[in-house]
Amino acid sequence: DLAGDRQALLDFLNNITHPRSLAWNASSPICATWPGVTCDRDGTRVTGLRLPGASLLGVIPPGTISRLSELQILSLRFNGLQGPFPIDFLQLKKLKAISLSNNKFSGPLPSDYATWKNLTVLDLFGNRFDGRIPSGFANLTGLVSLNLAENSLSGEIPDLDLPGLRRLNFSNNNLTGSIPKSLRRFGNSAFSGNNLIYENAPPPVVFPTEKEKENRGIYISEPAILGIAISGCFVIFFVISALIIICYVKRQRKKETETEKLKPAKELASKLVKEKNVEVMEEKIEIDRVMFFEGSNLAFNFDDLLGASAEFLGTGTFGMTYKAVLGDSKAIAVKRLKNVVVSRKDFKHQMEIVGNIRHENVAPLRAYVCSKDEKLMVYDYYPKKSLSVLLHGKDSDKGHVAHVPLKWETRLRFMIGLAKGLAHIHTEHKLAHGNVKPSNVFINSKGYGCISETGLAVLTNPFRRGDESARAFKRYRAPETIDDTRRSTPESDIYALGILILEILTGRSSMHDEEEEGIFIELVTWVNTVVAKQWTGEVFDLELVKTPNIEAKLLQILQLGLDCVSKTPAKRPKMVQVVKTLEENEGV
Ligand SMILES: Nc1ncnc2c1ncn2[C@@H]1O[C@H](COP(=O)(O)OP(=O)(O)OP(=O)(O)O)[C@@H](O)[C@H]1O
Repeated sequence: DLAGDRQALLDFLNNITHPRSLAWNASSPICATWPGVTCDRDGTRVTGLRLPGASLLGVIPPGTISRLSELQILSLRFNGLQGPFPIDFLQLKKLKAISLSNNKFSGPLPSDYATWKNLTVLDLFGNRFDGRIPSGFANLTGLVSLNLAENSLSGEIPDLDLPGLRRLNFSNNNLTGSIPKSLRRFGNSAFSGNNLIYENAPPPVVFPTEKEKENRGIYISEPAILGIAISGCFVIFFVISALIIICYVKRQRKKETETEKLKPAKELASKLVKEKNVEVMEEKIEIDRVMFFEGSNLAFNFDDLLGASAEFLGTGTFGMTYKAVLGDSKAIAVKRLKNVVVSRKDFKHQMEIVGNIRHENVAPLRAYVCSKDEKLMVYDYYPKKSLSVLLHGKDSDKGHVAHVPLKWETRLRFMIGLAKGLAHIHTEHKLAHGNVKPSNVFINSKGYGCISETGLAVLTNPFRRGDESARAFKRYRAPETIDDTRRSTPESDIYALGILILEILTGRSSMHDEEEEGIFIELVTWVNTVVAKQWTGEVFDLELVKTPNIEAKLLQILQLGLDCVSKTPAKRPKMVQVVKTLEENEGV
């Protein structure tokens, strides 16, 4: 019962080192007032214990938390907990999600998990666990997310047939052998930083569509090229002897094209302009279907773009993004759009509008392609990564990556830059952004936020497929635009900015269900609950609380964030007001 749960929690607290007070007052009701403790609807049992970053140190006292027999969510991430895996947690039969990530637990993992029938999330990222990955994980049939990255696990990976598993990260361990068939669907990045043998080398990233592949020949990986070349040699040996003269002529021609390819990209570009007599305008040039905007300093043609070997950065709401380096130009990010729902004419029209936006807080669109089969957009590549990576350590398709907590100044500059960029597109270009979210915010050369992907929302319909990224995207959408990306307004951008402000202040992701806690808790709901319970100080990221003289600033910006996420659009502040409030807090 609840009294038993209360005693279990007190026994836990009294037997663990915690330099920071947890404010669990023995005489107050635990469900309503104890930070980190949540109960079932009737308030009769404890169902959630979330103590992330609570400065808990040492070994978890056995037989304490394990007495919370109705516990569903247990999060102890970002503490200084150590010792072996708390084996008595396996008695918690109702557990849905457990995160022990970013602690110092060590030793082998238990072998039998048969009691965790309801478990959907197991996150042991960033500990010192060693030994093998137990094959007993196969018993976790409800598992959706499994993160064992950044440990010292060794040996071969067991075959884990878990059809419901959607996220997996085994990277940065000492694993050996090959990736079992059952887990290959997660891609090689889920296993990077080990000593594994990749049986099937990853297919290289190529831009051509299926149709173009047929026409052009497929872009093939190096080992495959070698294999084909060797077998091809035998055939060619016979063919050559018969067709030597034709071959000679062909080879001469090929040589010519190859020398041409080696010429600097810019020279090639001007040659193309001259030869093909393509359109040269005052502001932009078109080189073989690639439209460049003013000041892009780039020059390549469609074939260069399609043939470039590229690094896959991730799949988003509107398509896939690649990093490519072409000729002597600097790195670019190429976005390949899917589900474009507007005509080519309208697409081009929108590109012309977006491509002419030049503001230090808006990532410039450098070029685009609008062919029948391809809609590509070219941006500068931002090597410092997005706010999503820097704040949450979340990298599109790579999952969790190591990150250091951002300093207050950096966070504030992210917010100021972002708000200024949005204010610019709202007022000067009469555009709504429509897709404000952490993975679209980068740092500009002055260290301020800078928003990418302006104006894409009106071109595509991400809800056509109802895929995962589209669902994630909904969490940044104002209630009035939830079902249609094309109805975005400046007010809905302000709502999304509000969510980002709350994420930046709390250090929590708007989608902290999947990664950490197994059930969906909206950030806004969570912040409101904590604020309503009068423990406002608890919402802030621990990293921020350390900053001297910051409390008043944090409270003012928290209020700003909450105003931005008001359900009624008219009640949200105007973007200029947001910029003003944020800037007032800089350098004081
Ligand atoms: N110009 C860029 N420079 C560096 N990284 C980029 C750039 N553009 C996108 N990325 C990164 O590439 C990954 C995939 O981006 P993409 O925009 O396709 O998806 P997303 O941002 O997750 O979702 P959405 O499509 O809704 O914007 C993300 O991690 C994103 O931060």
